[in-house]
Amino acid sequence: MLERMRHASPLVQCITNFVAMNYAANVLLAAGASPAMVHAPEEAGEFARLADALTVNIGTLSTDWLEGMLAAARAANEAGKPWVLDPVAHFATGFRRRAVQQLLALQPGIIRGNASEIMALAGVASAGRGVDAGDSVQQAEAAATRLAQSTGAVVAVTGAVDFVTDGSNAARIHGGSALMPRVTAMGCALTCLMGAFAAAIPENLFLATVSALACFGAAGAQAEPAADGPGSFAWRFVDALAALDAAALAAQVEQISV
Ligand SMILES: Nc1ncnc2c1ncn2[C@@H]1O[C@H](COP(=O)(O)OP(=O)(O)O)[C@@H](O)[C@H]1O
Ligand SMILES: Cc1ncsc1CCOP(=O)(O)O
Ligand SMILES: [Mg+2]
Repeated sequence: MLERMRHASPLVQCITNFVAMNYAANVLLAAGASPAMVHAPEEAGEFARLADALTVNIGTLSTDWLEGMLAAARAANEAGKPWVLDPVAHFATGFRRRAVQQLLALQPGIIRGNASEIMALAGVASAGRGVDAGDSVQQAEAAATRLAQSTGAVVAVTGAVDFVTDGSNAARIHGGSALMPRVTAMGCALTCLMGAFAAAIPENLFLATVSALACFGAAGAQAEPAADGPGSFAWRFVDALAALDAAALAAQVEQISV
């Protein structure tokens, strides 16, 4: 799947936050995709028609940006392009809660969040307060399965061991590094990479999601040993993604039953 994605070099429209824009674009370029950070309401819908996939992340939301997100998601649906939702800290304020409901109504193909975000989206009490998780992936697995069944989306919960399900298939993805949650925008960049795989494998969004998670698991594990801390890990991770050997990825994935 990695080779297929690299060969396709998909154009991915990433509506992500101010914090993540630069790092996420570098992650996509390193992995072999072509990112474009296009969010203005005047053009987001038009661009979504020509891009191969769309990712929407509400990390630094404003009224203008939300308008662009909704226009892009509608256009992606009309054009038959897959889109991915990253509901960053959606539980924190009324503005975010309303925004995420509007976006969910447009039926994203993939939803990716940390454990607290996914639990809250499924209506379960969570310990999340801001953008970082306060719950473990294990605590979120049942909520993720229910969310996948009620929305029809593939749902990915990230953390020490990731969990992904489409409601009937499920997998856990191992690897990564404890330094990853200490680098901002890692999760946001991963969401953008899911868009690249969704563009390359639109007929199987579960496999696309697993592939993106496996890339992060493998690259994280490879980047960690030589890193002096979160700073050097961040750039070593980008190098590891660029050097990733597709043959190494399957070892990260454990197929499980739901
Ligand atoms: N403790 C950990 N050990 C290994 N990998 C981790 C750990 N925490 C997060 N990751 C990895 O970091 C990436 C981002 O996940 P996460 O930190 O949950 O997202 P977010 O930034 O949205 O909170 C994922 O690839 C995940 O597997
Ligand atoms: C710090 C911060 N504040 C608003 S969005 C954002 C980035 C969050 O990135 P991630 O969820 O990938 O850690
Ligand atoms: Mg994070």
